[in-house]
Amino acid sequence: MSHLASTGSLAHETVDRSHWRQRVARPAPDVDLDAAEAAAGTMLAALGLPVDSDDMLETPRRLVAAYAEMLTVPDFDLTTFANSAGYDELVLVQDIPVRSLCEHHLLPFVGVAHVGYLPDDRILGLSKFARLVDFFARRAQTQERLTTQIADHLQERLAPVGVGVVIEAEHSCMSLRGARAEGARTVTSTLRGALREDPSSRAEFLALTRGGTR
Ligand SMILES: Nc1nc2c(ncn2[C@@H]2O[C@H](COP(=O)(O)OP(=O)(O)OP(=O)(O)O)[C@@H](O)[C@H]2O)c(=O)[nH]1
Ligand SMILES: [Zn+2]
Repeated sequence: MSHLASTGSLAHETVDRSHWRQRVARPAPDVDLDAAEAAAGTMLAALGLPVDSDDMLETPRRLVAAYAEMLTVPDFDLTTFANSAGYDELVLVQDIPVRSLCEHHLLPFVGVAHVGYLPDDRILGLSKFARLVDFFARRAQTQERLTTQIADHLQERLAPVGVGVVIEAEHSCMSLRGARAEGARTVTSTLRGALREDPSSRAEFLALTRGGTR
């Protein structure tokens, strides 16, 4: 049964659950999707939503599947290569998509990351920048912690001369509700090694990442 065919007027009991569970790639052992679905149904009912109606019968399941998907940390191993060319200038990947959930409201914050380093003996495969960002983003986060974790992981595993991470993001908890500051962007940066200590390296990195590519 397709996922779409399982919605609408079909009885709850007839839904094939294996499909959506497969989409939640290897949830952590302490994830209990059944308990989460029951709790989501209770919460939505308590908020006055008609969760027993045909149209919303599947909503607790979808809500839980959506959160489980956004909170499932992907497999990731930061493979590195020998710096055989002896490249010693900045490597910078800009505008890496960031999708995370703020730990205060569990609402999305969305934006871009700029991740760079000054190589020493090892270099990084380019796809690993985006994988590294996603690895730390798919958790309940603050933007500050996310920025620091990415920089510290690179510093530990790659042992480069310097590391810099800038994240620019819009927090929906601040734009769709609450302060309703739509369009406000939060910028965070973590610099390590020469990108923090050496004024010209620091200036080069910050000039290249200021305002991203927009
Ligand atoms: N420093 C930081 N704050 C965040 C982040 N994401 C959300 N917040 C803030 O977390 C704070 C939580 O504040 P509280 O006063 O406890 O919650 P609240 O009553 O919902 O606050 P308002 O959003 O002002 O309505 C808010 O100011 C959010 O803007 C983040 O990544 N970093
Ligand atoms: Zn929030």
